[in-house]
Amino acid sequence: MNFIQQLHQAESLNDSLLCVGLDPEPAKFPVGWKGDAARIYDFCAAIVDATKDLVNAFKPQIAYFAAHRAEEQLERLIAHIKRVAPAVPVILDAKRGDIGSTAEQYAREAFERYQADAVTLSPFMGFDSVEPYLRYPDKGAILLCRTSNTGGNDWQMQRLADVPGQPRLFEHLARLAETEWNKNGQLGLVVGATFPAEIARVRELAPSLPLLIPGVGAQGGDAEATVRAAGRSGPVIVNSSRAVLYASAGEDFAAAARRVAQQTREQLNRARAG
Ligand SMILES: O=C(O)c1cc(=O)[nH]c(=O)n1[C@@H]1O[C@H](COP(=O)(O)O)[C@@H](O)[C@H]1O
Repeated sequence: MNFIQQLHQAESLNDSLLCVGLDPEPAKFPVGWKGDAARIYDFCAAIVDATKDLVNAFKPQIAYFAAHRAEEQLERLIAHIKRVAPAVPVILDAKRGDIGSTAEQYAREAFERYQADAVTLSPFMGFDSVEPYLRYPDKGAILLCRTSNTGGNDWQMQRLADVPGQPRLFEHLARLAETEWNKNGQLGLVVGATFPAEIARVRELAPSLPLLIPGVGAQGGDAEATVRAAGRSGPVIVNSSRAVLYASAGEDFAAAARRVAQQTREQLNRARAG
């Protein structure tokens, strides 16, 4: 089963558009584990166990593990997800982007070492920096397109004078990802929930692609506007990390995470139905 099929399966099994982002910060762990990087696996596994029937994907952010020398805990965590939630795809958020020979190593890291089902990539270095990931036919490659941060304006909103119609950079990328770059149907796009108008524009240009939409919850993106803008022509993955992970700093953190995940899933489903 490839990444797109996995997404469809998890969305219908769990009736969910919600992806829980796994961005562990030991300083925010519950009392008893606070500040203890050796608990990264335990913390994230508890979140996974509490939300695995509510999500269409999990998205671990590699920096939160690597910063604490916790790559081995990330390997164990992904293996845990595969064991307890085999239908839920894992998107490794690594935002890699480098020349082909180095990209081969990054692809190997994401798909062979960590066994991720998809990876986030920066497309800034062009198609030859993306191509090595596409040699893994069942895996997904999700390209940054219109990111949730304000600095995204610096590049992504600029117009390309040399391209017919002078599209903005993010529009040009969305069109390429839907068409000539998408050799085997493995590509997806990242579009921030903080910019619903651009989500709608990306959906227009890339009707079939999975859209990974971070920015609801802690970044204040509008969950309902996001789902309406993303439409129903392709898969939608709405990520929330901190709002779920740190819903409570007490011993009830996993139950609190479940409550927030449940509320967010329902909010997204209402918007989809409405
Ligand atoms: O690729 C991403 O996941 C991503 C892209 C983007 O434009 N904005 C963005 O916030 N992210 C990631 O999505 C997560 C958002 O976390 P919260 O703001 O805590 O929900 C973080 O892991 C970010 O690195």
